[in-house]
Amino acid sequence: MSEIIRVEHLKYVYNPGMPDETAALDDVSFSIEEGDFVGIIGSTGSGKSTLIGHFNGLNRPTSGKIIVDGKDMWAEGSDLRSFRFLVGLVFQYPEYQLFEETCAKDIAFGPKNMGLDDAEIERRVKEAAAFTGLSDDLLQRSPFELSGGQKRRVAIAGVMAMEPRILVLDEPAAGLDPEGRDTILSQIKAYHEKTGITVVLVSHSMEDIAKYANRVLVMSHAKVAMYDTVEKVFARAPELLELGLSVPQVTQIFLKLRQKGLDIPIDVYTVPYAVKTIRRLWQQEQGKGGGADAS
Ligand SMILES: Nc1ncnc2c1ncn2[C@@H]1O[C@H](COP(=O)(O)OP(=O)(O)OP(=O)(O)O)[C@@H](O)[C@H]1O
Repeated sequence: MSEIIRVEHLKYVYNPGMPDETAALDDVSFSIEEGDFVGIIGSTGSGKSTLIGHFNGLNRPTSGKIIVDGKDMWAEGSDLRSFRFLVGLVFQYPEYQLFEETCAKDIAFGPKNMGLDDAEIERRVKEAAAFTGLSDDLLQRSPFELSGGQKRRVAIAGVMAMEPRILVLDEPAAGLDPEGRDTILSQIKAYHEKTGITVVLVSHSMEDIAKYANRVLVMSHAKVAMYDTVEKVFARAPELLELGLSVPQVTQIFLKLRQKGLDIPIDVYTVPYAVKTIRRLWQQEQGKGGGADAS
């Protein structure tokens, strides 16, 4: 795998020199490998949205560097437009930006702007609609007639249709009911698996990140607090709780049992993994005392 994004000593200050000056990012450095699915989590105001706004040049660093696909985004003579095609950014509540008379036209808007021919635009609209589960009938309807979840999927399809090498999503499931959340996040996961493109997903939910991402970046007070595989980050569950992040219930139960003196791992974040772990521990225990089958 090769590196697709590198962030070097990134600092970003809102309203510099004003009484309400805020350092939203302070000496942030990390890199993302091409093909990774990175979840970004952190408490409110920790700098997540400000950070991802740097990936396609929406925010310009106060200092530090953003290197995408080996190119320094803000180097002299750099072509910002090329970075905007390379990195597809889905904002929070992207459905507010829908404006065309049909969903198909809305999805085609980005590819059209890229100067692609009609056949290629049509192919991309169809493919993006398939990734987001939008039927042909729905494509011909006005986005304003759709449900919240459907509108959200149209907006995401519009970014997918630009075929970015990196798809960045800011809370794509925010405000949706549990079924809508699962639909959208599973579709993003399937898209990642099918295309192999890099996905960066900001979420408030540790549960979602554990389920969909393979690496986790934890932000706290404008800095990177942790950046590692899902397993390694969950193994630091007590620190996550100290940072004010809610970890999955199953992790909390294991944590409590460990605090009570049981020698058990805490890198447990899914129910199937927890069941497997309990079964293994049970079998070990039975083995000590003569052995019985726990299944
Ligand atoms: N346009 C702005 N002007 C001034 N300060 C801002 C602006 N946008 C964000 N901030 C401040 O910068 C800091 C980081 O904000 P940011 O939105 O990046 O955090 P976040 O982790 O994405 O938060 P949330 O989870 O609430 O979306 C916060 O202190 C916030 O108040």
